[in-house]
Amino acid sequence: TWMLTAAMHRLVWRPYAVARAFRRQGIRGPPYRFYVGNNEESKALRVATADDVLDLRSHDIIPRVLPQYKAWMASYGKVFLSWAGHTPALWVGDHEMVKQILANKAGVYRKPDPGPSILALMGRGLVFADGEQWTRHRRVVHPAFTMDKIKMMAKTMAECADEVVGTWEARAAAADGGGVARVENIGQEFVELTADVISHTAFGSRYREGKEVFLAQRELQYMVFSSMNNAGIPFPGLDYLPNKTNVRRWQLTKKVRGTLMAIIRDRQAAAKDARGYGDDLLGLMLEANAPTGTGGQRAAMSMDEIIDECKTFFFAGHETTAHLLTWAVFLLGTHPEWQRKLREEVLRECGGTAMPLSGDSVKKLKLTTMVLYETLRLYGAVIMLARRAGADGELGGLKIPKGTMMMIPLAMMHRDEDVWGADAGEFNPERFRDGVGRAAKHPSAMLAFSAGPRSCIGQDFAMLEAKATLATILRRFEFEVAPEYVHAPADFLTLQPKCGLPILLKLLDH
Ligand code: HEM
Repeated sequence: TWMLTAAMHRLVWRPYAVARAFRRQGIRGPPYRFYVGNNEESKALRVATADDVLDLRSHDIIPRVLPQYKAWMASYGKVFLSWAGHTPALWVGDHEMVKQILANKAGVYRKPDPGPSILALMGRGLVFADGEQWTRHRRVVHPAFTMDKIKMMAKTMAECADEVVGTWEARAAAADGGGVARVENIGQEFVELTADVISHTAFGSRYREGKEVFLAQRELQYMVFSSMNNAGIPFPGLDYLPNKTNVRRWQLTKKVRGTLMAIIRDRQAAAKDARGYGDDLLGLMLEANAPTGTGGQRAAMSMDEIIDECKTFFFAGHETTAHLLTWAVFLLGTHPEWQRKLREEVLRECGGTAMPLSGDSVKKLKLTTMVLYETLRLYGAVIMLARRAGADGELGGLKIPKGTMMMIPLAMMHRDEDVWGADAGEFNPERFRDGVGRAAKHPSAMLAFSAGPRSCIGQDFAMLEAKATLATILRRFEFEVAPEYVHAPADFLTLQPKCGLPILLKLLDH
């Protein structure tokens, strides 16, 4: 009886009460439908489903979700009520209200509960931590991501990029007719590259083991996404059944934990022998975590919490950056005038291929930065943020009942003509010439890395990595998008080209 009452409360009464509270305040939205399986509307709105991962079918955000969202905005305004599975969700596309949600001064808005399978993948690292746990973790992880520390990692980033770009160069040099290499899906190569970068920058000399952890994480990620419930009805017990998938999931989780624990213990031992923690992400984090003084203080984060943060580096930090690079290459491949400008800038600020790239030279690439921001605006990897009201709140005069799910549609807000101007749908990096805060009518219009206290901790890292990689490519090649490319941006938790991005690279000195 108790379980039935709890389920009824969760599935029926609470959603009903939340929806009624908004209807009473005049908030409307598209009519409720019970979304199951192939329902077209559901597929256009859901963030990722098993079907998407298995056969890459749906979620063409530009052709499908955007017109749908625009039509709803025209009917209901920038704040409306829709349904995420069995839960009513308040869609908030108003920049000022979103700024308040993300600033979260009253501490009301929390991350939605990720569920056991996502937790197995990432743990409760920064992305999913909340309250006191988040404050404590952020304090320890932050020192690893300050600009002076990250700048020192530029050399490693450039070396990893050199290795990948070097293979393209060799292929182009050996090609019949001379100088052109075709890369079938450059996005995939960027995923491998960014995985290498994060393995090196997080674990230094232990990067090989770090990479093994990463491979196990990747397998876990596919398992988690392909087992996501398509109908949106929660069956909490399924994740604990000892079936084949769950057993493999447990094995992988154990391997990830075991390997990370061995690396961390080694570092702690090295620090005791006065060899230091190391200047990679893990070392910097452990140093910030170490108890100071002689008073017997305890470390801020436990072993399990450090492991969760390492998992989070992989998960949050590599595919996102890979997609940024992929979309930047797509946009530069289709806008040759910008490609030429960027190449001139790279050669001017960083010199030719004989000059190693440094953090300082890469930081000077202003036009490249503008292009990357414009790429993030149009094709940012994260297209939607979700928050849950942990207590009753107030937002722009609207009462928000406890338990409300809130969706913040970043991709749509990045194309809002009221805020970005009539050319919001076009590629125009010039809008970022005077900085991110002045690119649009609202100072926090650019939300690709989110905003406020929970904004992306790795944004400088990602931008530096993307700049170092683009500079490495631009110094060696002219490139264009191959004619077979099909434009279908698709959201599999992160926005990527559904059919890959084939690129033709032409060696510059041929
Ligand atoms: C282009 C690349 C990237 C994009 C577009 C991106 C985007 C974002 C966004 C939108 C959030 C907020 C998520 C939310 O509030 O639900 C976020 C958070 C986060 N990102 Fe990134 N990210 C990128 C790269 C990175 C990198 C390279 C790292 C680390 C190596 C990283 C680590 C994190 C972490 C730890 C958080 C959680 C921060 C917190 O809640 O305190 N990200 N990122």
